[in-house]
Amino acid sequence: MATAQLLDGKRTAQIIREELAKKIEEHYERTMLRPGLAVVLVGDDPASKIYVRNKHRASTQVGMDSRQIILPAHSTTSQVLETIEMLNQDPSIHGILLQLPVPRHIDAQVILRHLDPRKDVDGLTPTNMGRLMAGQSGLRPCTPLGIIELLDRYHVPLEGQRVVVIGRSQLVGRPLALMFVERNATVTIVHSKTPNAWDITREADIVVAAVGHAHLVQPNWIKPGATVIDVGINRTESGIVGDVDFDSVAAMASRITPVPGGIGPMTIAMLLSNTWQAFQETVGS
Ligand SMILES: Nc1nc2c(c(=O)[nH]1)N[C@@H](CN(C=O)c1ccc(C(=O)N[C@@H](CCC(=O)O)C(=O)O)cc1)CN2
Repeated sequence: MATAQLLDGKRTAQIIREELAKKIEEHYERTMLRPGLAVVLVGDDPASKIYVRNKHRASTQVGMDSRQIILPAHSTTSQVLETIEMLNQDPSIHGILLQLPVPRHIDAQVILRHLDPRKDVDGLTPTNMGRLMAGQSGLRPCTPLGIIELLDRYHVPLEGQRVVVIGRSQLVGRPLALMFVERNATVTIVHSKTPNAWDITREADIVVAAVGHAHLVQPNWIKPGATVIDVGINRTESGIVGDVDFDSVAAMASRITPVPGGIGPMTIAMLLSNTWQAFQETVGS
């Protein structure tokens, strides 16, 4: 049985990180300046702690100055806002990220409204979301950006392609749909209230699953030869699995991303790339 080409996010992310490290070193030799990234974590969610540690390691490895700010779970929205305000004013910090999710009593939207859009390396402030909606340039959310970058690096055509995005989250589904539209694809979003979503995904040239439901996408959801992107990270007894039933869908698809080693590493690579962009826009190239 034919099997799909693997779109290797881990390898691609490594290449992007090496490219960035070179640019940062050259810039540093000329200016003695380095991009500074601050990651704010509120509370002690175990997965978030790992992601924040990985972001710290990745940003340090490419030559950025990395700051981790860990606030206790009982912090109030105003206490988190004070931290964001301090980072907004700090000229050595070019990128700020609020690790999500935050504890329930904290209003992430209020915090994002106060984050300087020039330092919003997650692309989640209303200003950067509005720019995306209006088709203007700006910092884009890391996971959707990583998906588009991975498809580009594998020369997967987007223009005129029918794309179905499964999931409508602020972090992935909604911005990703707009980013595919920017690239002249024809886009549909399906979600938990869509009846018979598989009838719609089966029409697509590219299917992106971003719902957080282990093995939701089965071969009968996929047109033979489609490209399948799996954003899901679901922790099960047998380890981390995606939203796509990998083995059976790989037999139908022409290209597929693995979990782990697909979109996750691309998310971190795009955070570094956005920080580099924010740095250049502030200090010049
Ligand atoms: N402020 C943000 N919060 C969150 C984001 C985000 O983009 N911005 N995304 C996710 C978590 N996330 C980054 O923050 C993230 C998740 C997973 C990975 C990753 O590399 N995963 C590995 C496997 C992970 C494991 O072994 O635990 C993989 O897929 O290969 C990177 C980043 C929610 N919060």
